[in-house]
Amino acid sequence: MSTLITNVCKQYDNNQGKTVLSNVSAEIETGEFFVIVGPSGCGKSTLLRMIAGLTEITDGEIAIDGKVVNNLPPKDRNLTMVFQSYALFPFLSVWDNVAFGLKARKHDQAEVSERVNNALKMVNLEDLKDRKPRELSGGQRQRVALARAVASDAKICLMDEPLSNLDAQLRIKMRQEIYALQRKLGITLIYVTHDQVEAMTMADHIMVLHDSKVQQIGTPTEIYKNPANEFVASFFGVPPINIMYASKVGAHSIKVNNDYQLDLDQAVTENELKVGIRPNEMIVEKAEELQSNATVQNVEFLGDEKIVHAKFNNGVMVSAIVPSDTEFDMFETVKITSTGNVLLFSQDGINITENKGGLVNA
Ligand SMILES: Nc1ncnc2c1ncn2[C@@H]1O[C@H](COP(=O)(O)OP(=O)(O)OP(=O)(O)O)[C@@H](O)[C@H]1O
Repeated sequence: MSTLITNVCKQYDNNQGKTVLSNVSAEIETGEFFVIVGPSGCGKSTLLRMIAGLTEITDGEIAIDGKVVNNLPPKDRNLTMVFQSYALFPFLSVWDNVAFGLKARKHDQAEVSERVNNALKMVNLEDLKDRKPRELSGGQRQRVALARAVASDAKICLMDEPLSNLDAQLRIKMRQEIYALQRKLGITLIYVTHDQVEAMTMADHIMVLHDSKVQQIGTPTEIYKNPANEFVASFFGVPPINIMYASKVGAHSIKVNNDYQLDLDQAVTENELKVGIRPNEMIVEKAEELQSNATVQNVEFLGDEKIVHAKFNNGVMVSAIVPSDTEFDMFETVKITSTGNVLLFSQDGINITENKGGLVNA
């Protein structure tokens, strides 16, 4: 059941002709965990709803298992959907909520019972099968929604921000459960989120959407180590990558932020460029005022490490991850440089790093 999306475009009639999605293409393999990620309003839900058949496609084609489904009603697409709001019936018990779709599709009674009981077992809800949704916690409600997807026996499951109503700890737990369930059932899971951590931790492949376009499709490692552009580089990673202006000062050397020189193992082709440096590649050293190039603004203690937020003398802010046993005070003067592990971007943000497998090494 591979899902092929080819040059799909979307404009809503009531939206002043604004293009929500422009020439979106992707191939989603059978049995993979495919995550669509991007900032609010970039069209993630729209794309998911078009795959489901709940929103009309303006242009382009969606094919499931070789069959174009553009005009096929949702019920004929052999897929199931889990919404952010869980979409449970408040007046039905857990068991009946899970059974609802199966009964509607006129499966026989014995089969419905078997499937519902199996699904409830799989999500650990057997003991709560007689409760109403209002008598459940958020996580348990989410499990009912998952059980419904499991029971349906559909080969493709679509999920739209299914964890966004849960608190941080439960989100981590449910993330692991959904991942395990997807692996166990072998279903194709297409999952929408704006949370880069969810995308990174669960996906086989990630599609990054922004500005109505696909910015990149790749494995989590590819997306992190070799982002297509500045947007993708900045979207993944906490704290975010530091992006600074740089200028060429030699065939293989740049001056970062008009401040310190960095020698690279690739030729520098542009006179003016941008450099992206992950916080763990920044180097912060104590320095007397005269040797310093920055001032510490804030230090966050995270247990094993600290995040130092510092301001270069020319006003540019950077974040650096340092070991937690290093002490820095507010407003302390420091010398900031970086390792040679950097990404290079053209002025308009395209990744021009030569070593596409990873990062540049000095
Ligand atoms: N039914 C609709 N009619 C008109 N415009 C719509 C409709 N649904 C969505 N839009 C617009 O399309 C754009 C994309 O919306 P969509 O919900 O797909 O984004 P999203 O990435 O899922 O956002 P979020 O993360 O905030 O849910 C937004 O500008 C939104 O206002």
